[in-house]
Amino acid sequence: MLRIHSTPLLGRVSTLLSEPCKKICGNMSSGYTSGKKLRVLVDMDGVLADFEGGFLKKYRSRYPTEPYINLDDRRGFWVSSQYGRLRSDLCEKAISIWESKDFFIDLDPLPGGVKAVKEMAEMENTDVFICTSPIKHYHHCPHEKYAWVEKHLGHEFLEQVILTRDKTLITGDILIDDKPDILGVEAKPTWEHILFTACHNKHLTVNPSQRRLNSWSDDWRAILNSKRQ
Ligand SMILES: O=c1ccn([C@@H]2O[C@H](COP(=O)(O)O)[C@@H](O)[C@H]2O)c(=O)[nH]1
Ligand SMILES: [Mg+2]
Repeated sequence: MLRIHSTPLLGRVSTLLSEPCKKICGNMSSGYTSGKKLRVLVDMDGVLADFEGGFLKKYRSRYPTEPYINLDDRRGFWVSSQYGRLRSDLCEKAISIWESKDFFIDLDPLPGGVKAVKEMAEMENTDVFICTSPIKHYHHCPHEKYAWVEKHLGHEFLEQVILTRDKTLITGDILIDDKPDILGVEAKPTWEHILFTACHNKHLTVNPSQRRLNSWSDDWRAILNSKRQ
């Protein structure tokens, strides 16, 4: 294994490395030595990828005679719970949709998200990571989440993907996420949770100290700047 001990050596070694290796070494040198970079964690489903829209389209196509919930009537993060309240067997039918092959890769990007993340990644003193929770039915989801990132953000962005079921363990300054309650083993995560508005959370009255990003047309740059020292 190639060990890199200092930045000057890193510069020389870097000239001998292939492009992907240079990118990795670039991240190592900037991330570990400056300590000043803003670290932004961006969720995927409901923030970059249209999980709710993709779900409804596939659910209605697979179960055309079953009742469904319009996006305007969605309440609560868990789609399966609301379908289960509509009729108990619909919970499993809902789950069958996102457990199917091609569900995650087929999700459309939400307006402005890909452009915003690409711009963020180009900003000085800013590291951006895609922080997303895979479902436990792992046959398709983890693979397709990587494939989605490659398709919409590019191959180099695969370096920035974090798959975790517990986002409280990940350190960062900001987490942009549509889930209202992000809980895990770490009681005091390092990040500030910016609630990304989605059909299921837009009616929620949240704690006044919690900031929202209403869409990618909203001023995400101001939110990032507010966290810079
Ligand atoms: O009813 C539901 C709705 C969504 N999911 C899954 O939860 C995760 C959400 O991931 P985030 O990183 O918080 O966006 C996603 O994998 C959905 O498929 C669910 O299990 N049940
Ligand atoms: Mg989400």
